Amino acid sequence: MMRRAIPLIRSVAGIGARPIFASSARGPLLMGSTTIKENLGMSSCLPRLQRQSVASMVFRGYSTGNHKDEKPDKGAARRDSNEEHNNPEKSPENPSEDEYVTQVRQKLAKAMEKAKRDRDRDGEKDKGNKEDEERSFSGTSGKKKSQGQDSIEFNIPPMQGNHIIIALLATYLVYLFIFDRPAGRELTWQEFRVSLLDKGFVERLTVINRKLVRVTLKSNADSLATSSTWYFTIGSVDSFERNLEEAQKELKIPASDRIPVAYIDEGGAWNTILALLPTIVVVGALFWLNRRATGANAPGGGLFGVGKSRARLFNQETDIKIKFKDVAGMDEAKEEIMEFVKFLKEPAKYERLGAKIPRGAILSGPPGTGKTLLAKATAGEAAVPFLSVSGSEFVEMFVGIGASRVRDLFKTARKMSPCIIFVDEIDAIGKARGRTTSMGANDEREATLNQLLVEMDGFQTSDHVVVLAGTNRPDVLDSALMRPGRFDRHINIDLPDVEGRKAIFLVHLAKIKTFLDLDNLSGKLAALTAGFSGADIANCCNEAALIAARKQANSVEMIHFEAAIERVIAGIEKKSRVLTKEDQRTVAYHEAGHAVCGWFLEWADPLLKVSIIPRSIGALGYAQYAPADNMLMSEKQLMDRMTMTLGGRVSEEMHFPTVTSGAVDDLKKVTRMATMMVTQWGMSRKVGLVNFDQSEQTFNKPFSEETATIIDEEVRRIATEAHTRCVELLTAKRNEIKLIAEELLSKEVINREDLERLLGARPFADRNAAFEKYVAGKKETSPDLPSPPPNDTPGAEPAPTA
Ligand SMILES: Nc1ncnc2c1ncn2[C@@H]1O[C@H](COP(=O)(O)OP(=O)(O)OP(=O)(O)O)[C@@H](O)[C@H]1O
Repeated sequence: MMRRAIPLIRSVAGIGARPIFASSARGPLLMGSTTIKENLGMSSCLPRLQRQSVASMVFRGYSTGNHKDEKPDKGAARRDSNEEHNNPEKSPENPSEDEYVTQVRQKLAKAMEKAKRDRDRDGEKDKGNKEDEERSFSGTSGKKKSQGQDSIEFNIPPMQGNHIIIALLATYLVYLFIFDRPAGRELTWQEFRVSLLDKGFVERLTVINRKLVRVTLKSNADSLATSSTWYFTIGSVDSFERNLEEAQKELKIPASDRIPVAYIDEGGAWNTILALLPTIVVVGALFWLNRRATGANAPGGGLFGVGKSRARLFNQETDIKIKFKDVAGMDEAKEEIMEFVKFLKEPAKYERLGAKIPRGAILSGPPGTGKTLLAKATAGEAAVPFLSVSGSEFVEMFVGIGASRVRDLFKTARKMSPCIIFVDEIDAIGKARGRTTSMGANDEREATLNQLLVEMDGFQTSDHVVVLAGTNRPDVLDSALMRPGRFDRHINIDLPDVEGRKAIFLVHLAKIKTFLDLDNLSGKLAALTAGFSGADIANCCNEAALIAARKQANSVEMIHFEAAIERVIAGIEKKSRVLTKEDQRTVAYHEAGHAVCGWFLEWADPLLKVSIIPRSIGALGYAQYAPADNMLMSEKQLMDRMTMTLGGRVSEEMHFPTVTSGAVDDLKKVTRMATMMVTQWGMSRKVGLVNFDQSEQTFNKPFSEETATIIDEEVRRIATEAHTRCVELLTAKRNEIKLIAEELLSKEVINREDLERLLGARPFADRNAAFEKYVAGKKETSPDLPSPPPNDTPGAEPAPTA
């Protein structure tokens, strides 16, 4: 073979033009770690030496120092070297250069000796340990590494759960930092070329896993070189093949003698496992956490307890003292819900006859009407546990948590059976699916709703769990919730009428200290609080007691209740807000305008009080009416109400050179009423008998552009008509306005008696039976019987329509 035939010195000379020191300088090739630095230092202090000769000396030095089968010429070289070392003053022909070379040789010899000693010591150690592999791992810093390895102790504690994950991660890191190194010593490409390839030492190359090349040397290679396994890293197989090809061309190696290259994959299965290890660890960790979160034995509701239901448990023995007698009014609702109570008390009575009890009921109605109270009273009557949860507590950022909480809630309820679950504000999760327009945000809500539907289907009537749900928006609920077998019953709880309010007042007045006749008091208060919910009434009674206490009263009087009602309606008085004289006059004339309209318009609500004391809700003055609990509003009533609402603005127009922004709320009300008349109640002949439902937020209007224009015109027409009527009325009653306004400026608040004194008796009957009975102190009159209108007031004329 051509390579073998190349003498050592020639092969070194053959690379004379190549920067071998440059390559040596980047990394020690065939030397132990201690020799590296010495050689590096040496290279820099040998500027005048032929590089190839130094290289040859390095190789020669190694070869003589380590090979047992020394060749005669190499042995001679070592003897020379030793001789030179022992006789430094032996002078060559060119003393300075020779001396220099001698020094270098001495240094070299020392380095080689040291390297030999290191190697021998390593070898003995390794033999003792029977761990040949480890010696190879140590590479150029073998000594340090083998020392380090001696001291490594793996103290593995008993593993469980997260310990296993930590151990797997640690294993992987160890693999990355230690075991992902092949056995042997590493070279650079240049080092490989200069020291092995160019010298013809290379027998064959093995590309391992497409990133490492293991070098197999010929038997004739330098003994130092053959004493270890060499490898170098490649960027890519292509560039390696290209470089090798070029190098062999340069070395003029014929095609038939080219170095064979083999390609293998080593440690396939193990490598694959290790490569997949991070993924396995992460997936495993997630799986483990998930099991903890959702598993049957999940502690505390799973991961951080997020999947646990937040329902509050009220126990009948401790918390639920509420009975049906505490829930005033709503007799029909109580009757309907009584069926659930009877079932929970005596289920056998129903089951014996094959009757299935309804699974649940939806209680709908405005806020504060007593839905929760009714549900609690049901639990109190049936003497069963009551689990109360709000629909919004199911809604979370992450999909699945809500569903998990629903599951948990029903699981708990079944354990406590018989029991009542009450889901307040069920519209938070029960909205019709696909109805809202927000993208992606519905997944969690829908998943929760689906789970609720599944749970309600899933439990048997024998579970004796009843689900009650409260909502203010039954119209937006998913129809699947309302079908028989789920929420079978729909119980509507409306704002209480006057009798309902009276009953609720009686319930709450029972806790208040007052010497007034409760029946009369509750009736009077009920008449004054049209539109109040049960919660408002409870608040009003409490406020009255607070006001009485503040005023150091012994018992709560009517005056305290009136103040409390005013406070609930308009907020607290803001005496600190001082108006200028001019502003006060404007407010007084504005309110006087409303008052006169309310007094002289037939269909207007009874006027109770007028005030120009600023209130915390932002009003600078207000007029209080006592509207009847009307189920229906006639066109005439609507027109009179709009006329009365515009009374303030018209009075400003009449008495001041300019109008103010004080009518903003009035204008809003008028616009809303007029729009409802046109688009909802079919009270515009031009638009016709149509109803455009705009209750839901939709992007598209349910009418054409042309209809929109007509609607705008009609709304404006109605508002203008109301304004015209108001101007006519107030122009005729200019003096009355002045009387009221001046009284207001002097007293700040005037009541119904003051109004009667200033304006005379109201020319129309108050169309509020309860008001007449309890407040006005008159005999009950039928609201259906209108009194004959006097001819001199515009309010007497029928309201004009389109
Ligand atoms: N019919 C009633 N009889 C007695 N008190 C009532 C009645 N309705 C409401 N209340 C009072 O109002 C309070 C609030 O009522 P509740 O919470 O039941 O209203 P809700 O309809 O559930 O309100 P929301 O829709 O805002 O949840 C009750 O605690 C009670 O004091």
